[in-house]
Amino acid sequence: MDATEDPMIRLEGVGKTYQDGTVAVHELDLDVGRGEMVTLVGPSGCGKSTTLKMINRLIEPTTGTISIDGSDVTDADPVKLRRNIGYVIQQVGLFPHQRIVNNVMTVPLLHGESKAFARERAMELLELVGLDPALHAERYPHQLSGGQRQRVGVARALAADPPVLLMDEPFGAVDPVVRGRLQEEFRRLQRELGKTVVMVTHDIDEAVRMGDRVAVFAEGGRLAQYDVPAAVLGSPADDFVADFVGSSRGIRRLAVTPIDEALLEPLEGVSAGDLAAAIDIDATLEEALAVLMREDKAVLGVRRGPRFLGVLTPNGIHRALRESVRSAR
Ligand SMILES: Nc1ncnc2c1ncn2[C@@H]1O[C@H](COP(=O)(O)OP(=O)(O)OP(=O)(O)O)[C@@H](O)[C@H]1O
Repeated sequence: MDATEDPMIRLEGVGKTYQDGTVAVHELDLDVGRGEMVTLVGPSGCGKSTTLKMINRLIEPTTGTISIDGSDVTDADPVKLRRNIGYVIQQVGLFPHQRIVNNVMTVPLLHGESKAFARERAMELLELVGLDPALHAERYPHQLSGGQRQRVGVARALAADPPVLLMDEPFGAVDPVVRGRLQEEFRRLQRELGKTVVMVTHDIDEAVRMGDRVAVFAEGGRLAQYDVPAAVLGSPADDFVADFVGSSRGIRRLAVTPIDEALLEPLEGVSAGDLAAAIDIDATLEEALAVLMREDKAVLGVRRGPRFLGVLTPNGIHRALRESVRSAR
Protein backbone atom coordinates (compact mmCIF):
# COMPACT_ATOMS: atom_id res chain seq x y z
CA MET A 1 0.00 0.00 0.00
CA ASP A 2 1.36 3.40 -0.89
CA ALA A 3 -0.14 5.65 1.72
CA THR A 4 0.81 8.82 -0.08
CA GLU A 5 -1.03 8.20 -3.33
CA ASP A 6 -4.67 8.13 -2.34
CA PRO A 7 -4.75 8.77 1.37
CA MET A 8 -7.87 8.26 3.47
CA ILE A 9 -7.01 11.28 5.60
CA ARG A 10 -4.98 14.27 4.43
CA LEU A 11 -3.93 17.25 6.51
CA GLU A 12 -2.32 20.09 4.60
CA GLY A 13 -0.78 23.10 6.33
CA VAL A 14 -3.09 22.57 9.28
CA GLY A 15 -2.60 24.90 12.21
CA LYS A 16 -4.47 25.74 15.37
CA THR A 17 -3.88 28.82 17.43
CA TYR A 18 -6.22 29.11 20.41
CA GLN A 19 -7.80 32.44 21.29
CA ASP A 20 -5.24 33.15 24.00
CA GLY A 21 -2.48 32.90 21.39
CA THR A 22 -1.34 29.34 22.22
CA VAL A 23 -0.04 27.66 19.09
CA ALA A 24 -1.27 24.11 19.62
CA VAL A 25 -0.53 22.82 16.11
CA HIS A 26 1.85 24.36 13.63
CA GLU A 27 1.66 23.94 9.81
CA LEU A 28 0.97 20.23 9.88
CA ASP A 29 1.10 18.04 6.78
CA LEU A 30 0.08 14.46 7.41
CA ASP A 31 -1.32 11.71 5.20
CA VAL A 32 -2.88 8.54 6.52
CA GLY A 33 -3.32 5.70 4.04
CA ARG A 34 -6.40 3.53 3.68
CA GLY A 35 -6.40 0.79 6.25
CA GLU A 36 -3.34 2.30 7.87
CA MET A 37 -2.91 2.74 11.60
CA VAL A 38 -1.00 5.88 12.55
CA THR A 39 -0.01 6.78 16.08
CA LEU A 40 0.53 10.39 17.22
CA VAL A 41 3.03 10.49 20.05
CA GLY A 42 4.86 13.18 21.95
CA PRO A 43 5.12 14.90 25.31
CA SER A 44 2.15 16.48 27.04
CA GLY A 45 0.76 19.62 25.42
CA CYS A 46 2.33 19.18 21.99
CA GLY A 47 -0.96 19.23 20.10
CA LYS A 48 -1.83 15.56 19.63
CA SER A 49 -5.40 15.76 20.90
CA THR A 50 -6.00 19.03 19.11
CA THR A 51 -4.91 17.38 15.86
CA LEU A 52 -7.25 14.45 16.41
CA LYS A 53 -10.19 16.68 17.26
CA MET A 54 -9.65 18.77 14.15
CA ILE A 55 -10.12 15.64 12.03
CA ASN A 56 -13.67 15.14 13.32
CA ARG A 57 -14.24 18.88 13.74
CA LEU A 58 -14.63 18.94 17.47
CA ILE A 59 -12.09 21.74 17.00
CA GLU A 60 -11.89 23.98 13.93
CA PRO A 61 -8.42 24.59 12.50
CA THR A 62 -7.21 28.17 12.09
CA THR A 63 -5.31 27.37 8.89
CA GLY A 64 -5.01 24.61 6.33
CA THR A 65 -7.34 21.93 5.02
CA ILE A 66 -8.32 18.45 6.15
CA SER A 67 -9.91 15.94 3.84
CA ILE A 68 -11.28 12.48 4.39
CA ASP A 69 -11.64 10.19 1.41
CA GLY A 70 -11.02 13.17 -0.86
CA SER A 71 -13.69 15.45 0.63
CA ASP A 72 -12.90 18.55 2.64
CA VAL A 73 -14.25 18.02 6.16
CA THR A 74 -15.19 21.69 6.47
CA ASP A 75 -17.84 21.11 3.79
CA ALA A 76 -19.45 18.34 5.82
CA ASP A 77 -22.18 18.71 8.41
CA PRO A 78 -20.22 18.19 11.65
CA VAL A 79 -22.87 15.95 13.20
CA LYS A 80 -23.02 13.68 10.15
CA LEU A 81 -19.25 13.73 9.89
CA ARG A 82 -18.85 12.57 13.48
CA ARG A 83 -21.33 9.78 12.98
CA ASN A 84 -19.12 8.42 10.23
CA ILE A 85 -15.95 8.62 12.25
CA GLY A 86 -15.58 6.35 15.25
CA TYR A 87 -14.15 8.11 18.28
CA VAL A 88 -12.72 6.35 21.32
CA ILE A 89 -11.49 8.28 24.33
CA GLN A 90 -9.83 7.31 27.57
CA GLN A 91 -12.80 7.81 29.86
CA VAL A 92 -15.03 5.89 27.52
CA GLY A 93 -18.07 8.06 28.14
CA LEU A 94 -20.58 5.23 28.40
CA PHE A 95 -24.08 6.16 29.53
CA PRO A 96 -24.02 5.02 33.17
CA HIS A 97 -27.73 4.26 33.42
CA GLN A 98 -27.93 2.21 30.27
CA ARG A 99 -27.10 -1.46 29.95
CA ILE A 100 -23.99 -2.33 27.93
CA VAL A 101 -26.00 -3.57 24.96
CA ASN A 102 -28.01 -0.33 24.88
CA ASN A 103 -24.83 1.70 25.04
CA VAL A 104 -23.59 -0.01 21.88
CA MET A 105 -27.01 0.11 20.20
CA THR A 106 -27.13 3.90 20.40
CA VAL A 107 -25.06 4.35 17.27
CA PRO A 108 -26.99 2.06 14.88
CA LEU A 109 -30.22 3.59 16.24
CA LEU A 110 -28.90 7.07 15.43
CA HIS A 111 -28.34 5.80 11.91
CA GLY A 112 -32.00 4.91 11.69
CA GLU A 113 -31.65 1.14 12.05
CA SER A 114 -34.46 -0.87 13.60
CA LYS A 115 -34.22 -1.83 17.27
CA ALA A 116 -33.96 -5.53 16.43
CA PHE A 117 -31.14 -4.93 13.96
CA ALA A 118 -29.30 -2.58 16.33
CA ARG A 119 -29.48 -5.12 19.11
CA GLU A 120 -28.21 -7.93 16.95
CA ARG A 121 -25.37 -5.75 15.71
CA ALA A 122 -24.47 -4.73 19.28
CA MET A 123 -24.30 -8.37 20.36
CA GLU A 124 -22.01 -9.21 17.43
CA LEU A 125 -19.74 -6.28 18.25
CA LEU A 126 -19.46 -7.21 21.91
CA GLU A 127 -18.33 -10.63 20.82
CA LEU A 128 -15.90 -9.12 18.32
CA VAL A 129 -14.14 -7.09 21.03
CA GLY A 130 -13.87 -10.12 23.28
CA LEU A 131 -16.81 -9.65 25.63
CA ASP A 132 -19.23 -12.53 26.08
CA PRO A 133 -22.66 -11.01 25.35
CA ALA A 134 -24.38 -13.60 27.57
CA LEU A 135 -22.32 -12.38 30.51
CA HIS A 136 -21.95 -8.69 29.85
CA ALA A 137 -24.71 -7.35 27.58
CA GLU A 138 -27.26 -6.75 30.32
CA ARG A 139 -24.85 -5.27 32.85
CA TYR A 140 -24.39 -1.59 33.60
CA PRO A 141 -21.04 0.15 32.98
CA HIS A 142 -20.13 0.24 36.70
CA GLN A 143 -20.37 -3.56 36.78
CA LEU A 144 -17.47 -3.88 34.34
CA SER A 145 -13.72 -3.55 34.84
CA GLY A 146 -11.84 -0.63 33.29
CA GLY A 147 -10.50 -2.87 30.50
CA GLN A 148 -13.95 -4.24 29.77
CA ARG A 149 -15.39 -0.74 29.60
CA GLN A 150 -12.67 0.20 27.14
CA ARG A 151 -13.72 -2.76 24.98
CA VAL A 152 -17.31 -1.52 25.05
CA GLY A 153 -16.00 1.88 23.94
CA VAL A 154 -14.29 0.24 20.96
CA ALA A 155 -17.44 -1.79 20.16
CA ARG A 156 -19.52 1.37 20.22
CA ALA A 157 -17.07 3.21 17.98
CA LEU A 158 -17.23 0.34 15.49
CA ALA A 159 -21.02 0.10 15.62
CA ALA A 160 -21.65 2.32 12.61
CA ASP A 161 -18.92 0.50 10.70
CA PRO A 162 -17.06 3.76 10.08
CA PRO A 163 -14.08 3.60 7.73
CA VAL A 164 -12.13 5.90 10.06
CA LEU A 165 -11.52 5.55 13.77
CA LEU A 166 -9.94 8.21 15.97
CA MET A 167 -8.65 7.14 19.36
CA ASP A 168 -7.35 9.41 22.12
CA GLU A 169 -5.28 7.46 24.66
CA PRO A 170 -7.84 4.64 24.48
CA PHE A 171 -5.89 2.29 26.71
CA GLY A 172 -4.35 4.90 28.99
CA ALA A 173 -6.47 4.18 32.04
CA VAL A 174 -6.07 0.41 32.23
CA ASP A 175 -3.32 -1.49 34.02
CA PRO A 176 -0.25 -2.54 32.00
CA VAL A 177 -1.14 -6.23 31.64
CA VAL A 178 -4.69 -5.62 30.42
CA ARG A 179 -3.35 -2.80 28.32
CA GLY A 180 -0.92 -5.07 26.48
CA ARG A 181 -3.69 -7.51 25.69
CA LEU A 182 -6.06 -4.79 24.52
CA GLN A 183 -3.36 -3.33 22.28
CA GLU A 184 -2.67 -6.67 20.69
CA GLU A 185 -6.32 -7.55 20.18
CA PHE A 186 -7.16 -4.15 18.83
CA ARG A 187 -4.33 -4.31 16.33
CA ARG A 188 -5.56 -7.67 15.08
CA LEU A 189 -9.11 -6.37 14.81
CA GLN A 190 -7.99 -3.24 12.99
CA ARG A 191 -6.10 -5.27 10.37
CA GLU A 192 -8.97 -7.68 9.98
CA LEU A 193 -11.56 -4.93 9.51
CA GLY A 194 -9.24 -2.73 7.42
CA LYS A 195 -10.10 0.43 9.37
CA THR A 196 -8.04 3.57 9.02
CA VAL A 197 -7.02 4.56 12.52
CA VAL A 198 -5.35 7.59 14.06
CA MET A 199 -4.44 7.04 17.69
CA VAL A 200 -3.00 9.49 20.19
CA THR A 201 -0.68 8.20 22.88
CA HIS A 202 2.08 9.67 25.02
CA ASP A 203 3.70 6.25 25.32
CA ILE A 204 6.42 5.60 22.75
CA ASP A 205 6.21 1.84 23.33
CA GLU A 206 2.53 1.83 22.48
CA ALA A 207 3.19 4.09 19.49
CA VAL A 208 5.79 1.81 17.90
CA ARG A 209 3.94 -1.39 18.72
CA MET A 210 0.66 -0.28 17.25
CA GLY A 211 1.46 2.14 14.46
CA ASP A 212 2.18 1.25 10.85
CA ARG A 213 3.64 4.73 10.98
CA VAL A 214 4.43 6.95 13.93
CA ALA A 215 4.11 10.74 14.00
CA VAL A 216 6.34 12.22 16.69
CA PHE A 217 5.18 15.65 17.84
CA ALA A 218 7.35 18.20 19.58
CA GLU A 219 6.35 21.23 21.65
CA GLY A 220 4.51 23.92 19.77
CA GLY A 221 2.66 21.34 17.68
CA ARG A 222 5.58 20.70 15.37
CA LEU A 223 5.78 17.36 13.58
CA ALA A 224 9.32 16.22 14.30
CA GLN A 225 9.24 12.91 12.41
CA TYR A 226 6.72 10.80 10.55
CA ASP A 227 7.91 7.36 9.58
CA VAL A 228 7.67 3.61 10.16
CA PRO A 229 8.51 2.50 13.71
CA ALA A 230 11.85 0.96 12.77
CA ALA A 231 12.99 4.26 11.25
CA VAL A 232 11.82 6.38 14.20
CA LEU A 233 13.73 4.11 16.56
CA GLY A 234 16.68 3.46 14.28
CA SER A 235 17.33 6.89 12.86
CA PRO A 236 15.62 9.65 14.82
CA ALA A 237 15.24 12.79 12.71
CA ASP A 238 16.74 15.11 15.33
CA ASP A 239 17.93 15.36 18.93
CA PHE A 240 14.40 15.87 20.18
CA VAL A 241 13.18 12.58 18.67
CA ALA A 242 16.34 10.76 19.79
CA ASP A 243 15.77 11.98 23.31
CA PHE A 244 12.08 11.14 23.22
CA VAL A 245 12.48 7.59 21.99
CA GLY A 246 15.12 7.23 24.65
CA SER A 247 18.29 5.33 25.18
CA SER A 248 16.51 1.98 25.30
CA ARG A 249 15.41 2.25 21.71
CA GLY A 250 17.67 -0.65 20.73
CA ILE A 251 15.55 -2.87 22.95
CA ARG A 252 12.33 -1.38 21.60
CA ARG A 253 13.38 -2.26 18.10
CA LEU A 254 12.98 -5.90 19.01
CA ALA A 255 9.22 -5.40 19.09
CA VAL A 256 9.09 -4.07 15.57
CA THR A 257 11.71 -6.20 13.82
CA PRO A 258 10.50 -9.41 12.20
CA ILE A 259 12.52 -12.60 12.06
CA ASP A 260 14.23 -12.76 8.69
CA GLU A 261 14.63 -16.13 7.01
CA ALA A 262 18.16 -15.14 5.97
CA LEU A 263 19.19 -15.12 9.64
CA LEU A 264 18.36 -18.73 10.24
CA GLU A 265 20.95 -21.41 10.61
CA PRO A 266 20.61 -25.14 10.02
CA LEU A 267 19.45 -27.40 12.82
CA GLU A 268 22.47 -29.69 12.52
CA GLY A 269 24.82 -29.49 15.46
CA VAL A 270 22.28 -27.98 17.88
CA SER A 271 21.84 -30.24 20.87
CA ALA A 272 18.23 -31.03 21.71
CA GLY A 273 18.68 -29.65 25.23
CA ASP A 274 19.49 -26.16 23.89
CA LEU A 275 16.53 -25.96 21.55
CA ALA A 276 13.33 -24.11 22.42
CA ALA A 277 9.97 -24.93 20.80
CA ALA A 278 9.58 -23.58 17.27
CA ILE A 279 8.04 -20.17 16.63
CA ASP A 280 6.43 -18.93 13.41
CA ILE A 281 8.53 -16.83 11.01
CA ASP A 282 5.91 -14.02 11.28
CA ALA A 283 6.86 -13.44 14.92
CA THR A 284 8.99 -10.47 16.01
CA LEU A 285 12.43 -10.69 17.55
CA GLU A 286 10.86 -9.68 20.86
CA GLU A 287 8.57 -12.70 20.76
CA ALA A 288 11.53 -14.89 19.80
CA LEU A 289 13.55 -13.63 22.77
CA ALA A 290 10.58 -14.08 25.08
CA VAL A 291 10.37 -17.78 24.14
CA LEU A 292 14.10 -18.25 24.68
CA MET A 293 13.91 -16.66 28.11
CA ARG A 294 10.74 -18.46 29.13
CA GLU A 295 12.15 -21.84 28.21
CA ASP A 296 15.65 -20.95 29.34
CA LYS A 297 17.14 -22.09 26.02
CA ALA A 298 19.83 -20.69 23.73
CA VAL A 299 18.45 -21.57 20.30
CA LEU A 300 14.97 -21.27 18.85
CA GLY A 301 13.35 -23.29 16.07
CA VAL A 302 11.56 -21.28 13.37
CA ARG A 303 8.83 -22.62 11.12
CA ARG A 304 6.46 -21.43 8.46
CA GLY A 305 3.20 -23.21 9.17
CA PRO A 306 4.14 -26.86 9.54
CA ARG A 307 7.48 -26.49 7.70
CA PHE A 308 10.62 -26.22 9.84
CA LEU A 309 12.90 -23.53 8.40
CA GLY A 310 15.94 -23.48 10.67
CA VAL A 311 17.13 -22.11 13.98
CA LEU A 312 17.62 -18.62 15.36
CA THR A 313 20.56 -18.08 17.66
CA PRO A 314 21.40 -15.03 19.82
CA ASN A 315 23.96 -14.22 17.17
CA GLY A 316 21.17 -14.13 14.57
CA ILE A 317 19.08 -11.82 16.74
CA HIS A 318 22.03 -9.48 17.11
CA ARG A 319 22.63 -9.47 13.34
CA ALA A 320 18.94 -8.72 12.72
CA LEU A 321 19.02 -5.74 15.03
CA ARG A 322 22.17 -4.36 13.41
CA GLU A 323 20.65 -4.88 9.98
CA SER A 324 17.38 -3.17 10.84
CA VAL A 325 19.21 -0.13 12.26
CA ARG A 326 21.21 0.12 9.05
CA SER A 327 18.22 -0.25 6.72
CA ALA A 328 16.26 2.37 8.65
CA ARG A 329 18.91 4.98 7.85
N1 LIG B 1 -9.16 25.54 24.64
C1 LIG B 1 -7.86 25.84 24.72
N2 LIG B 1 -7.46 27.12 24.88
C2 LIG B 1 -6.17 27.45 24.94
N3 LIG B 1 -5.15 26.55 24.86
C3 LIG B 1 -5.50 25.26 24.71
C4 LIG B 1 -6.85 24.83 24.64
N4 LIG B 1 -6.88 23.49 24.50
C5 LIG B 1 -5.58 23.09 24.48
N5 LIG B 1 -4.75 24.15 24.61
C6 LIG B 1 -3.28 24.14 24.60
O1 LIG B 1 -2.85 23.66 23.34
C7 LIG B 1 -1.70 22.87 23.47
C8 LIG B 1 -1.93 21.50 22.86
O2 LIG B 1 -2.91 20.80 23.61
P1 LIG B 1 -3.34 19.30 23.28
O3 LIG B 1 -4.39 18.91 24.22
O4 LIG B 1 -3.61 19.19 21.83
O5 LIG B 1 -1.98 18.53 23.61
P2 LIG B 1 -1.68 16.99 23.76
O6 LIG B 1 -0.43 16.75 23.01
O7 LIG B 1 -2.86 16.20 23.37
O8 LIG B 1 -1.41 16.87 25.32
P3 LIG B 1 -1.70 15.68 26.37
O9 LIG B 1 -0.80 14.57 25.99
O10 LIG B 1 -1.32 16.33 27.68
O11 LIG B 1 -3.15 15.37 26.25
C9 LIG B 1 -1.38 22.85 24.96
O12 LIG B 1 -0.41 23.79 25.23
C10 LIG B 1 -2.69 23.22 25.60
O13 LIG B 1 -2.49 23.83 26.85
